[in-house]
Amino acid sequence: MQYWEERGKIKIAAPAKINLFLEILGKRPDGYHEIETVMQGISLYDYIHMENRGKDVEFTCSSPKLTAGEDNLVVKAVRLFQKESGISQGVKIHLDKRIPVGAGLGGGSSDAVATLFGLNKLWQVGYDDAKLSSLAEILGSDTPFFVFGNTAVCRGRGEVVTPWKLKTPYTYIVVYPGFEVSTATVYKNFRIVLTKNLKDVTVFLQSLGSGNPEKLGAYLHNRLEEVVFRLYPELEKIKKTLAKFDFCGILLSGSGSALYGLCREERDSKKIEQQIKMLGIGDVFVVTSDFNDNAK
Ligand SMILES: C[C@](O)(CO)[C@H](O)COP(=O)(O)OP(=O)(O)OC[C@H]1O[C@@H](n2ccc(N)nc2=O)[C@H](O)[C@@H]1O
Ligand SMILES: Nc1ncnc2c1ncn2[C@@H]1O[C@H](COP(=O)(O)OP(=O)(O)OP(=O)(O)O)[C@@H](O)[C@H]1O
Repeated sequence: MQYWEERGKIKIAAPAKINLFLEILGKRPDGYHEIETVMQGISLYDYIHMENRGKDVEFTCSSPKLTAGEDNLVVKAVRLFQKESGISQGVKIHLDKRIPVGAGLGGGSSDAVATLFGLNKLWQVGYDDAKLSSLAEILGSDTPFFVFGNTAVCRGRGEVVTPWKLKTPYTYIVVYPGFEVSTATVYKNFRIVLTKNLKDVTVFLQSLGSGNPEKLGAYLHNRLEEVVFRLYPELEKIKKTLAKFDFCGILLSGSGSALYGLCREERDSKKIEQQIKMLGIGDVFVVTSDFNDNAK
């Protein structure tokens, strides 16, 4: 994760993710679904500001959609880190929320990991990535991905992360339709019988590695799309609207509600962004998978 340290204060950029590929292999006895997914970190960030402060946890959040209480994933991460490290010191944290909530963009998970990461620096604990990942998975299924970021194949319930080297960056346009979708509801409504003709992640990775948006577009896949479109037909309508633009592929991210289009050319993205904005179908973000982009 990118971070900046100045006079005892730390600022961390917590990136969003999109799912480029998501297959469901089965339902497990513990109620979770066994998945195989390729997650891509993107250049859309929440910002977490933290500094040492007294004995209490002081937390504020810019978004009126979220509470700043114990149920916020940032506070949950602080409590977990305090318990594990045995450090009961206080901290002041502000979350500058930019990633849409309940959008399948992993914002809450990323905030949780950014908090673990920041406390590790602030309190000079020295946990390595493996340790941070083992803490992260207590807070969610998508969370360990954000310890490694960039591009990764994630298996199990999502917590078994294999980083993957992406050589050529792609540009995407993310559309948030203005309402949340609950991940739990989507998985609950997913019928395992729908899982036939399982897609092969190795074939997908070849298309991702080609550096050719045309090829990648043909292999984008999200097994949850069908059930989400059944529950929210308006999202399928938005996908059809987006199909009128010059994208190489369009897909729902995770359990939704956000959709993204894969751009053919980076240079056309701003023009398409403006055209989509004019339709008033939601918030629109041009993002890239290039992590050399400075998030500051
Ligand atoms: C849809 C994805 O975003 C794709 O990356 C993830 O699979 C969701 O991961 P997440 O948000 O971290 O999920 P969690 O917060 O752990 O779980 C939310 C809810 O989704 C269900 N869930 C989650 C992950 C999974 N592999 N199978 C599930 O059935 C859980 O039963 C839980 O009720
Ligand atoms: N810091 C946070 N940012 C976003 N959501 C949070 C946060 N803390 C708690 N939450 C709760 O987590 C839920 C999921 O939020 P998030 O934006 O992570 O959605 P998502 O990307 O669809 O992830 P998930 O797949 O985990 O549901 C929200 O409805 C919210 O109530």
